[in-house]
Amino acid sequence: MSVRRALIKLWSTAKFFARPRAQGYHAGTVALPKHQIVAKAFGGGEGRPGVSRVQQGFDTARRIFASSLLSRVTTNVSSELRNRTTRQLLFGNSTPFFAFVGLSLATGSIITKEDELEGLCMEIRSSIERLHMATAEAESDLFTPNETVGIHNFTFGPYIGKGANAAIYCAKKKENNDVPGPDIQGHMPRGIFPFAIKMMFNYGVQSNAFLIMNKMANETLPARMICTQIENEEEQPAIESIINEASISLPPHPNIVSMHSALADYVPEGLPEALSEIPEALPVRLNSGGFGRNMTMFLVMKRYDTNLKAYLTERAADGSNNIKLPEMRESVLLFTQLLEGIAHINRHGVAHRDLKSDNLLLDLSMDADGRPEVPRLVLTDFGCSFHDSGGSLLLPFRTRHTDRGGNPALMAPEVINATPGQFAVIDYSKSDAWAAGAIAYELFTGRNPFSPEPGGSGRALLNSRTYLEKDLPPLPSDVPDVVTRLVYALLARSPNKRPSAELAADVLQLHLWAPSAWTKRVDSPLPSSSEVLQWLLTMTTKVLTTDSYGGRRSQAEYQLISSFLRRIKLERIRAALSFFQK
Ligand SMILES: Nc1ncnc2c1ncn2[C@@H]1O[C@H](COP(=O)(O)OP(=O)(O)OP(=O)(O)O)[C@@H](O)[C@H]1O
Repeated sequence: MSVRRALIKLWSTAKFFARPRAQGYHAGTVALPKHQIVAKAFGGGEGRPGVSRVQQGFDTARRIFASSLLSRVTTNVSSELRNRTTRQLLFGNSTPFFAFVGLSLATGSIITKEDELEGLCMEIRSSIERLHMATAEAESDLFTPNETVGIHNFTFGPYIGKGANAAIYCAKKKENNDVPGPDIQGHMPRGIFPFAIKMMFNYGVQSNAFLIMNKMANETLPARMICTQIENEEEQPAIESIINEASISLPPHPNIVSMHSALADYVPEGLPEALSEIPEALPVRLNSGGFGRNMTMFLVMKRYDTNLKAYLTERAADGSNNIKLPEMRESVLLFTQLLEGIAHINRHGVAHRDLKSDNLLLDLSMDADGRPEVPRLVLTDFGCSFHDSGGSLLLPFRTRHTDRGGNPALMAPEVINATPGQFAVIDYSKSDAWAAGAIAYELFTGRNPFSPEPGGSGRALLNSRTYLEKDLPPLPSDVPDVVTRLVYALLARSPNKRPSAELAADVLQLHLWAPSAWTKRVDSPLPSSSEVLQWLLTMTTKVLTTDSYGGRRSQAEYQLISSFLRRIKLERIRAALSFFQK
């Protein structure tokens, strides 16, 4: 039997399982706990025939939100209006609901006690959470039941690019009538190749699926499903428990790369442009001069249109690269999405540690009139990330061999200046927030002051190890005052003086959507809790009653609002409001 046939045999008899996010997974049975929650909300996972699962998620979220809200409103709102409101929340047009919210608030009938206000915030959070889960559920149906999962399920399309650790290809799920072999070249629209597959370069880890998974576990953090191969059944419980320990759950989020699955498999033959672009990463079987191992990890992601670095760059006729800045509002929206993504990962005990504009992918889309909408921004490339099950994001730093993360030029001062010692730790709790402050410069001026100048002297304007806050370059005068102050605050040298990503995201969300009277920098009194709640209710209603976010704003804007509502807390909103008063 040839080696290749032997490998194929081994593969076809192999079993697969996924880590806890897809517990008990056997070839093709997608069963994620977080999706089971959604299934419950749909009524036992059966769903209603003819109604999409996302739509059902919307309906459920609306119904729950409506009933919890209505149960809290005193009876001085007519029952007829109440019934109409419930109908509208469930079936569409939200105008009567606004009338209802307005009327009930005007008559002071909405609860005002502090604990009940927090309770209502909790209900808003859980309604929006259901909505997110419904969307994530719809995105995850990649494999059909009883399908044997492997890289053979995909057709590779054009080569997208490479970094230091991986090559990225367009890809699509193989259809039964597809011609076998990755032989398609040229630039293909996303409709044909909706996925991007990241093939990691594996030079050092032997061709064993479990060892590869273990070594490259960080890359898989956002994956909704992890598939690995085991060769005999007795090994399964041990392997599962090791993967369970090593893995943490990073739930899907609109500002985190959508990663369908991660799988270890053999490097396939005939990858487009492999011999010219990544010859050294290929195994000897495919290139006699290659250094790669036969097997590696593949990450199956949604395919995005570009990254932020490329988006901010325009190719001039003479071949040079010019800076192309977006409109101010778009830059603020991109900055807010970046902070929402960071807030999400930090809240789940993950520090990215390698945030830079080429690790931020963008989804570009057009509105109904063919005008470009605000792009959706996602964080990607978790290869350098650090995750801490305790959630404190403190890394013991006993020796200088401890890996500090990504590019030293872009490390926060507390990371680059940390010194090892018996009880020393590196504090990553706000290092991604610092990186967001540096990236904000790129959004508003086209240049990150801590990045080495491209093509020029190779030196950066500022050194994160030694800079002084007063040396931070001024931002253009048209950047809103609160955004300028926030960028400076994020770049404070001391993490104790720096806002968390969550607080910074709250400040920007208030700047974008709150009544302007609250966010003027004057000594006016802060809004009362019930005023804040009135506003939150209106926003929640708008998100829940705007089917599939198809309203006046772009999808990215609705997603931003719902990310905010998904994690709101009254006390944090008060803290964010006080930032405007400083
Ligand atoms: N899902 C995707 N859709 C479209 N393009 C992508 C996708 N993922 C990555 N890319 C492109 O490929 C490039 C390299 O990807 P990535 O940064 O993940 O590789 P890497 O080898 O880990 O990079 P680094 O050198 O920063 O470690 C990205 O900058 C991006 O432009």
